[in-house]
Amino acid sequence: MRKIKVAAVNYLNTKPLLYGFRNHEVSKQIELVEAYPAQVAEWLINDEVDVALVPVAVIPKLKEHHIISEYGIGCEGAVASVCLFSEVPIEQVEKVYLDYQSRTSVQLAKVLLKEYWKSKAELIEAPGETYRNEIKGTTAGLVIGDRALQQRLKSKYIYDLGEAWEAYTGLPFLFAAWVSNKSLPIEFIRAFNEANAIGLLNIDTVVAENPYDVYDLKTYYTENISYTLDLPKKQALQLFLSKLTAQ
Ligand SMILES: C=C(O[C@@H]1C=C(C(=O)O)C=C[C@H]1O)C(=O)O
Repeated sequence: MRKIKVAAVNYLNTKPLLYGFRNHEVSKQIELVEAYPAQVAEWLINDEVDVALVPVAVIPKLKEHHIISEYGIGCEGAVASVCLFSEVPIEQVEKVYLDYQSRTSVQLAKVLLKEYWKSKAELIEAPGETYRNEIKGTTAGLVIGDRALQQRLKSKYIYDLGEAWEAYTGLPFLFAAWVSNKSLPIEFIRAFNEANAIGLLNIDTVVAENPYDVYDLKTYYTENISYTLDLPKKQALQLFLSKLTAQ
């Protein structure tokens, strides 16, 4: 049988989900590729992979989609790695660069800037990594992933989008889910979920395997990122997607 192509996000936050794949039988059935979220989304939309940990904002762009896992990348309050960074308070921000690596957080930032912060700032799609040098004066930037954990050490003001979404809606949030663009065998889905769960039961080992002095990964994996795709996160997903179509 041909291998099932799986794409995952290559940030530190996916390490607990991927940890279990190494020693699990399911690894023999898959070919794993990794990239930043916007690239991963592109692959799933173009059918270059069968399953991907995709930004949920692209779900409406898929001709067919199946959420195949009870795990994903979410948060219940502060997420730490999806933030608007600036040198001035948000009321004074005039321009916001949006991270080219993101699909979900870009849309989340648009929703929150408009509805929660009532900001009239100009929004600019960042063309590449150098935009982070432009985060100064009245220009802010949305940064996600490991780069956001680094940016936390540089910027004076940090507006955490997980925290703002919770303050605005009272709900957790779901950034990414494991989605397939075709039906897959039920035994594969069972094994895939089993593999995802292993790292979550071994967080201390995952932390020990990934030395990182920028941010405390134990806190990140246990207090910031929330990996279960539970009912409140599904409700949050529905609300978020309905806001995108209304925009
Ligand atoms: C919490 C995060 O969630 C990520 C944010 C995504 C996005 O904005 O499109 C996509 C995948 C997630 O890995 C993060 O990477 O910091």
